[in-house]
Amino acid sequence: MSYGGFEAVRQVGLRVPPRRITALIGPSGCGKSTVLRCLNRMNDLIPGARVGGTVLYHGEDLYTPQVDAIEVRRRIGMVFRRPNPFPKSVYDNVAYGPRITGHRRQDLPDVVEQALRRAALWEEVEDKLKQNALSLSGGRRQRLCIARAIAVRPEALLMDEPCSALDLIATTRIEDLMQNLAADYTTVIVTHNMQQAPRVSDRTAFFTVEADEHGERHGRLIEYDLTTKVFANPADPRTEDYITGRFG
Ligand SMILES: Nc1ncnc2c1ncn2[C@@H]1O[C@H](COP(=O)(O)OP(=O)(O)OP(=O)(O)O)[C@@H](O)[C@H]1O
Repeated sequence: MSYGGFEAVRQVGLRVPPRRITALIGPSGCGKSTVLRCLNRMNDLIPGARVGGTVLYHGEDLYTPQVDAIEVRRRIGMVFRRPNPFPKSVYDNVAYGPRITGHRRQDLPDVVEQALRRAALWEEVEDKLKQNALSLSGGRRQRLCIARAIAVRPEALLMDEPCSALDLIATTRIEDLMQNLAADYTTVIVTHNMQQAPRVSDRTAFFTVEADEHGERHGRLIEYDLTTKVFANPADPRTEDYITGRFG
């Protein structure tokens, strides 16, 4: 995966299990976010970004020309680091996707309510649906972004450090929600938090960043296994150094 001519991350082979949580961990700049964005063609939106290799989804390479990137992003939703609701009402944030994907107007209230319920937010906002989403607390805003993502009925969710801007209580709620959602949505998260990966994920991929013979630094996947294995008995000393805090 490169930006301009710079190969940011190389040699990545991962099989993401359905309806489980997979965590991508590693030091800053190792390419976690880059790899995450490859999985739903979000990198297409970055000028100069280029993906080599293949990303198979239900056996089909997401990067073949006949694949519609917008449909890919509907089926594989994304939640970002900073809760980024639109400067619109709570209702309109969640209704936005269903509206543009052609839901009937009369069905929207129900679709919005179901998505907010699924994101464990309904009870806190049912009397605030007309309020601007930006007036909500950070944790609620992030759950709103999750509701917005699931309102278009995706099959998978990508979350790029979804708790990094949240306090402990809000983080716990999002982690509980993630685990609950994983029953329905295959989930891949990027996390910097060394406790979060073992708390929430089934599998962990550890990346690091290393200089090549020309001194150019590239991210690469070092180890990918069950989270319990990666944290209790890592196969590679670089993984152990990172998770024990000796590096990164
Ligand atoms: N839009 C971009 N344009 C150019 N280079 C980029 C871009 N995004 C990321 N990179 C580079 O790609 C490499 C991997 O970045 P990436 O953000 O994927 O790493 P990361 O592991 O997610 O880091 P962090 O934890 O700091 O977010 C870095 O060298 C970074 O500078």
